[in-house]
Amino acid sequence: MGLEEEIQELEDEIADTPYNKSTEAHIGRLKSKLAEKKEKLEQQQSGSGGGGGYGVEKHGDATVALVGFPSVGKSTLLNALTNAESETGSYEFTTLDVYPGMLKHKGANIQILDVPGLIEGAAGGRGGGKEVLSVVRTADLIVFMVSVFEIDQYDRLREELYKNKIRLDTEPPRVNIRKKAKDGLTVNSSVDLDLDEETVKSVLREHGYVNADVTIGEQVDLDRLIDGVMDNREYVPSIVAVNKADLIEPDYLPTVESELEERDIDPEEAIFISAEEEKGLDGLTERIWDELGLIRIYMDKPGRGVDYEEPLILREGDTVDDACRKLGGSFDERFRFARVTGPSAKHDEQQVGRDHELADEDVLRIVARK
Ligand SMILES: Nc1nc2c(ncn2[C@@H]2O[C@H](COP(=O)(O)OP(=O)(O)OP(=O)(O)O)[C@@H](O)[C@H]2O)c(=O)[nH]1
Repeated sequence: MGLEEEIQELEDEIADTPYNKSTEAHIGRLKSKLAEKKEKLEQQQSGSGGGGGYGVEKHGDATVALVGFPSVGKSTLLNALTNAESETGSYEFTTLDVYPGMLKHKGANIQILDVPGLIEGAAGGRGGGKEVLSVVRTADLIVFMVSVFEIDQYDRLREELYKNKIRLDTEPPRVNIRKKAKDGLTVNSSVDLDLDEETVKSVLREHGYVNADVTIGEQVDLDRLIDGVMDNREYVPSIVAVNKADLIEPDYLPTVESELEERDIDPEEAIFISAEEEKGLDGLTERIWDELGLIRIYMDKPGRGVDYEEPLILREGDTVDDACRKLGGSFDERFRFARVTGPSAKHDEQQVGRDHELADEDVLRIVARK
């Protein structure tokens, strides 16, 4: 029996087995087997197709993947938001069906990738689908683009990404596995787990663990437990842009809103745009900025004053140390202390060390050894 048939059999058996306490461990084993076999199949497929990193280079301060069905208006949006047309040629995406553009906002360079081949090619690795997915996996944010008349496409898009190990709008599961030399499997949990200990152990055994301490820090179901054990899923935030809003009459809007609500998308959170008429694009850009969690740091350079034009772009939570690293050069070794003025500082010119957490629109001066 080939791998594909084995996968099909496992999927059938999982679908046919009712889920309850007495079948839980069994289903856990089946799902684990399934996950391992899918992994193997994928390795075989990428092995024959060259595989590897596909040479997709990240440019700019952050990367956003634009994901949607054909003809929803992705390229129209990309052209409206970015300098795509003028710079397309300078990127190394030759064999890939991916079109990059650079969105400049608040001094940051945000790379936007139009990945048109996702739906046509992705299932089962046909054409460039797998390669396109590897691009989506490395994005910092996914923008789902649907048209006002086809909100249901959202389901297919999410499903396609899920199948390809992309987990949306969620943090990695708090499952920690520490291998040891002997004494079998031990399960520790800081919450009162719904899953039986025996189920957790059978899942682990199925993934090849014989001796290990497992710590679980949240209420996980089987799928999330397996995600935690497999440890090769990408966790990416997403937003929804509803395009062609220019085409709807006001009395159709409630229909669109209820279609969104059916899919757990708050209509207030979805961004209605018209790529063609360039409406709603400022709102979309602002949301992209917020979701990426970028912050602007204005560097105060000795003798040159504060540079408000080209801020250093960092992430929320980043520290002075991260700033030094991004600045490059020899700042790292020569660092003595820094002075910060702005939202993260207690007072102007506060003297801080490397571990000081910066905030949007801080002014930072690094004092370095000669
Ligand atoms: N009315 C209206 N038409 C739009 C809008 N955005 C795009 N279109 C039209 O929809 C069609 C498809 O737009 P594209 O930008 O080529 O769509 P795409 O998603 O890039 O499609 P593929 O290239 O097939 O992947 C074009 O005829 C656009 O002019 C919009 O906001 N409103």
